[in-house]
Amino acid sequence: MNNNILSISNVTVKFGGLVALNNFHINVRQGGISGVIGPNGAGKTTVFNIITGVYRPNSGSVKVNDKELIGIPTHVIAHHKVARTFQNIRLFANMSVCENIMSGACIKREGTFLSSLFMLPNSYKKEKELWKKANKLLEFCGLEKYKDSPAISLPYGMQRKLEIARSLMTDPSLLLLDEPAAGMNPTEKLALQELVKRISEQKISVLLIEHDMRFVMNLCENITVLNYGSVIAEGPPEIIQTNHEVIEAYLGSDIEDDFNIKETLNASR
Ligand SMILES: Nc1ncnc2c1ncn2[C@@H]1O[C@H](COP(=O)(O)OP(=O)(O)OP(=O)(O)O)[C@@H](O)[C@H]1O
Repeated sequence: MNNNILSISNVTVKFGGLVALNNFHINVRQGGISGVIGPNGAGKTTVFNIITGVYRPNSGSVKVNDKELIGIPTHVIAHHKVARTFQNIRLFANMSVCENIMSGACIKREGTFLSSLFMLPNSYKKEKELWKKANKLLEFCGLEKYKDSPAISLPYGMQRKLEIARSLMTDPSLLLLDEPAAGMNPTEKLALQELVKRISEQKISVLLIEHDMRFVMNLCENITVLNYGSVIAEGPPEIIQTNHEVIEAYLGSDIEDDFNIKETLNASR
């Protein structure tokens, strides 16, 4: 058993003639926070999709806790303590914040359909435990005051936090965050940064995709940079910030999203 919760090696993913990932590799340390960055279309979300079984790679290996995940269906992978959030928020809009968090526990519900339907003692006890846990997560994520509000009524930044709270209901060992800071203002980003740190302090490893370079550089101990599906750099923030190929990859991009990245990279030179 090594020290890595996630080990991906030699992964290639092709969509027809397009190579979305080319011989991709990454290791994430137990309890560590790592990041995947790269211009739009570089292959970042594809990385999450191969970890969670949405796509099956053409070749390579994806191991979580030394267990090979390739070929395992998505719902089974969730039982391997891998949880994720999405680039586009996916909440139950009209359900309350607390109910949304509870919905994350569906894979943890035990017992039969009938025991749930008639709320038999075991089922009632389990349900009560889950409510207790959801309330703890509300507090942990700073969402208490929204507890009974419909998810749709929350400010955007809080909806992103709610997605994280819901994913924590599954007790993950590895949490995948897809652009968690997107659409947040600077204050919300700082609060999210603190939350991600506190999550990793609970011995939950985090792998995040993010366009906000300041956010990534502040949080991640290790960063993998993708460009056109290939890893062009990897290492700690101070190495990445000064890597010539990384700067070229971003400066070569016209996408407005990358504007902040250019500024940050220029400032660090
Ligand atoms: N299901 C699919 N079918 C065909 N092409 C796909 C599919 N999924 C992704 N791609 C292509 O693979 C490449 C990598 O996509 P991916 O979504 O992983 O990029 P990304 O780095 O996450 O981009 P962004 O920052 O814009 O979210 C893109 O060219 C994309 O169009």
